[in-house]
Amino acid sequence: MSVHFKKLALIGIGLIGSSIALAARRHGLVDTIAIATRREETLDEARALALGDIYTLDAAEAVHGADLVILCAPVGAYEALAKAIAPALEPGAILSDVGSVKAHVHKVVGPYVPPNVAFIPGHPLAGTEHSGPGAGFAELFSGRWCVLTPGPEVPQEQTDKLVGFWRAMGSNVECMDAAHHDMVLAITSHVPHLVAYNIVGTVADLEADTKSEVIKFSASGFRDFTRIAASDPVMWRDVFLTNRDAVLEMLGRFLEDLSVLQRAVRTGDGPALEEMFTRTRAIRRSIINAGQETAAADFGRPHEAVPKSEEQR
Ligand SMILES: NC(=O)c1ccc[n+]([C@@H]2O[C@H](COP(=O)([O-])OP(=O)(O)OC[C@H]3O[C@@H](n4cnc5c(N)ncnc54)[C@H](O)[C@@H]3O)[C@@H](O)[C@H]2O)c1
Ligand SMILES: O=C(O)C(=O)C[C@]1(C(=O)O)C=C[C@@H](O)C=C1
Repeated sequence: MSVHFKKLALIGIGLIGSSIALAARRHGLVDTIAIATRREETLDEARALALGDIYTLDAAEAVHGADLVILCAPVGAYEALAKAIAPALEPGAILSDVGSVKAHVHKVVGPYVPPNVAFIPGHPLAGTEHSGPGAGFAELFSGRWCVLTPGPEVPQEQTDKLVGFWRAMGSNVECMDAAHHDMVLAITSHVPHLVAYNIVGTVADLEADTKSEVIKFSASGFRDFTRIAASDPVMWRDVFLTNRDAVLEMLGRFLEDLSVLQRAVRTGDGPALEEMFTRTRAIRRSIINAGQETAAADFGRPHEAVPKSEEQR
C-alpha cells in the first residue's frame, strides 16, 4: 500500500509539527506541505526554516485539498480548530493529531468531523523539553512508539495508510483504545511531569541563599528533573486539564506508594527500601533492553548498556 500523500496540512508548527514536516520530506512521503499557525511570527519562523510550501494564518485554507491533516497545536486549541477546518476538509481525507491525551480529542474534535473524513487521532511518544518551529528534527520519531486511536467507524484501509506513514518516519505503531492510552500515559508521562514540575517548584520556593546552593551543586538527578520541568507550560497545562481523571487515579497510587517509602525512611526500614529500589532498577533495565532508551534529548548517543557489574549482582 502507498503511504504517499499529495498534500499534508500541519495545523500548528512547533516541536512536533516541524519534526513531522522534516521527516515526511526526508522520506519522500508528501508532495506539498501546508502550514497554518495562529501567530505571524511563528509562520515567519517556519518559512525561514523552509519547513513547508504553503504558509497561512488561516487553518481552513491550509486543509483545502489536503489528503492528510494533522493537528499539532496544544490540545486546548483543538475544538476551535476543528470547528474552523471542518467545512474545508476534503472528502476521503485523513484527519489526525499528535496530542498527548486522546479521549478528550475524540470528544471535542469527533463531532465536527464529516462522515466522509477518516478521523484517526494519534500520539507520537517522542519529544523534548524544547518548543517552537526551530526545535524539530527529522529523527525525532525514529525507534519511538506512535499510538493511534481510530474509532470503529474508520475504514481499515485508511488506518493502514496512516500506520504506514508513521512507520516510514521510523516509528513503531500500535492502535489502542483512547481511554486505555490516557491511563497508560498518565503514569508513564503525565504524573512524571507533574512530579518534576513539583520538585523544581519546591526548589524555586526555597530561600534565596539555599536556592543558589542547590543550583550550584545540582547533581544529575535534579538536573534531569529540571529538563522535564522546562517543558512547554501551555502544552502541559492542557494535558492536566484534559486527562484529569486518569492523572488523579495514577497520582493517588503514586502518593500511596510515596507514603510507604516515607514510612520506611522514618522507621529506618532498610530491607523495605532496598527491596523497592531493586524492583525499580529491574524496570529500568527492562526498558533499556527493550531498546526504548533513545531519549530525543540524547539522540545520537549509543544506547546505554547495563553495566556488567550491575547485571552480575
Ligand atoms: N513536546 C512534546 O514532547 C510532545 C510529544 C508528543 C506530543 N506532543 C503534543 O503535540 C502537540 C504540540 O506540541 P509541541 O511540543 O509541538 O508544542 P509547541 O509549543 O512546540 O508548538 C505548538 C504549536 O501550536 C501553535 N498553536 C498554539 N496555539 C494555537 C492555536 N490556537 N491555533 C493554531 N496553532 C496554535 C503554536 O503556534 C505552535 O506553533 C501538543 O498537543 C502536545 O500535547 C508534544
Ligand atoms: O523526553 C521528553 O522530554 C518528554 O517528556 C517526551 C514525552 C514523554 O513524556 O515521554 C512528553 C510528552 C509526550 O506526549 C510524549 C513524550
